[in-house]
Amino acid sequence: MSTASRPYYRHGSPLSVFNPAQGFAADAPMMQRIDVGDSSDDEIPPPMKFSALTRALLESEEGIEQSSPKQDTARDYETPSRAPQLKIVRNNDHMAVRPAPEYQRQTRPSSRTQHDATEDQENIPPPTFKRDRHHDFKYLGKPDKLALHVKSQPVEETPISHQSPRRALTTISNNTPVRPAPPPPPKMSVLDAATKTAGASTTKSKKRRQHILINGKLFTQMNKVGKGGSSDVYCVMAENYKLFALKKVKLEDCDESAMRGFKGEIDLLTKLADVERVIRLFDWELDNEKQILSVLMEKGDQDLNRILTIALNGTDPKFDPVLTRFYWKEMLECVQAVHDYDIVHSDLKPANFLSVQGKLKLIDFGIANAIDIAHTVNVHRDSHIGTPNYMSPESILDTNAPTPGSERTSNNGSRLMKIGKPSDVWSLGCILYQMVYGRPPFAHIANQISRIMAITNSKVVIEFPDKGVGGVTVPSALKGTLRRCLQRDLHARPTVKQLLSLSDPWLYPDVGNAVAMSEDLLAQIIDKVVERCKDPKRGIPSPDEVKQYPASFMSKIREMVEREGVVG
Ligand SMILES: Nc1ncnc2c1ncn2[C@@H]1O[C@H](COP(=O)(O)OP(=O)(O)OP(=O)(O)O)[C@@H](O)[C@H]1O
Repeated sequence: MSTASRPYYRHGSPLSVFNPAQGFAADAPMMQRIDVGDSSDDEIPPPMKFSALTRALLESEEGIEQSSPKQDTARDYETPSRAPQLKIVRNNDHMAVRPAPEYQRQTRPSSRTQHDATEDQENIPPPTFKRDRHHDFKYLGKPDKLALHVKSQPVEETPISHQSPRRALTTISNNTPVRPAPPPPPKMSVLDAATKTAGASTTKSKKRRQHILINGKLFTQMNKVGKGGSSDVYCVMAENYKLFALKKVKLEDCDESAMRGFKGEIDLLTKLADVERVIRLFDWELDNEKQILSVLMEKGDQDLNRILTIALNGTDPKFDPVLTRFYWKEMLECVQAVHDYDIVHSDLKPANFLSVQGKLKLIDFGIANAIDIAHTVNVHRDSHIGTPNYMSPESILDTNAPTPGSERTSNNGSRLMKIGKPSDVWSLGCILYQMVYGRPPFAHIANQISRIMAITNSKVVIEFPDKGVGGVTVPSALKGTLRRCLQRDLHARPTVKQLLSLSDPWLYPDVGNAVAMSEDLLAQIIDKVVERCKDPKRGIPSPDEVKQYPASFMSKIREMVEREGVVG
């Protein structure tokens, strides 16, 4: 047999993975165990089909000649090269079995730069799937009839015994990286262990949802949304997932006057159920046993007190005329809605205006009441009166001067006040003042008694500075509105209707004939008139001419505003 002849393998043949340059030892165990019969291994092609003659020749050691391995170390290890020729000799004829290219496997170059892209880390199959073909074949075994017995250089035997039984596929768990076990939980004291809640089911009892029945309807109590002097207000969810506000009033500590107030509130809210600017009452229930009054209402987003607190306590608070005008109009709309029903709220303060989807609505009619024919009402004030910041002088005077046996004291001794719609206007003026100057008009007086005295004392002058919060100039129309609302003479105050009218210069500065006038512009107008009078040719203007001056100047000013956007 010629040593010059080389083995010749079909492309993709399991035999082709062996480097013929290394040669084959006829008795090498590796070669004897080649198995091509297991189709479950995806990269193993089906066994070669040989004719009977070829098989006979293959089984005969004499039938195969192998060419001497070519010493071609310069070739790139991945360069496709023509497979060594396996020649089958028969009757001195050389029959070539199909020539096939083979990827010659050589020692990998040590230099990284010589690597082909396919050798990049990302292209290398993950360790689980990486396998050594030599080993695979060994495990699977090779049918004897296909064993090649080629006299060649011996190859190193793999340390894995070919006698070892075929291994089952490894479990997934064996493929996951081994992580160190988590540290044991810290040791607890006996008391901790006894009192600690465990597991997901042990939610803190505080957060446990409470279910409430109101007149047979089930609600889930959510978070608390507000707190009043005598009540807590919660967000509750109905079975249809709609949200409501539930005001829970504890009645156990309430006196008769307070009870009357709560009853009055429910009566008024029922009466005003269709008034859009009043928070809607849906239902109420009195639990005599627990002494709790539950009032189910439309739910608001946040009250005006919170809105103002955020606006006035930010990093760089500034009086904002646009925002102020918006909320001023919203408040007027609310109060007008109840005044239309001849109801005086009598406890107007930022916390009692609730923003509901961008619109303000009135809440807390605890001391509100319907007024009588004399346009005033006896209002019961109990000990729950909080800050006097927004209270009108007339309400304080009456509250402060209860003389036993006087007609202004109720039978049970609670304080009575005769107040009317102007009292609400004073309170509105106080809220507007707070939006402009950052505090209600008398809030700077720390002592509560001194403050109350100042409100009622007409000699204490209320200041209206030119600059509001953040040094922003206060429009004079706004100052005019403030002055008119905060008059101690209740009869001199404007009505809410007047404050809302289109002729109000603060609410509607651009409506009608009004134009903003700067000092500079006024000086220009006076100059023009003086120049005209000085003109010797034209002489002093006639009375008819003077009559036309206002209309003429006004139209020129409007033109100027339209053209330049400013006056002056
Ligand atoms: N319907 C509602 N939706 C959302 N929040 C509300 C609602 N009603 C009241 N609140 C919140 O709860 C707070 C207290 O409510 P309310 O003024 O009605 O209680 P009160 O006990 O009558 O208070 P006060 O002591 O001022 O009379 C409100 O300032 C508001 O923030």
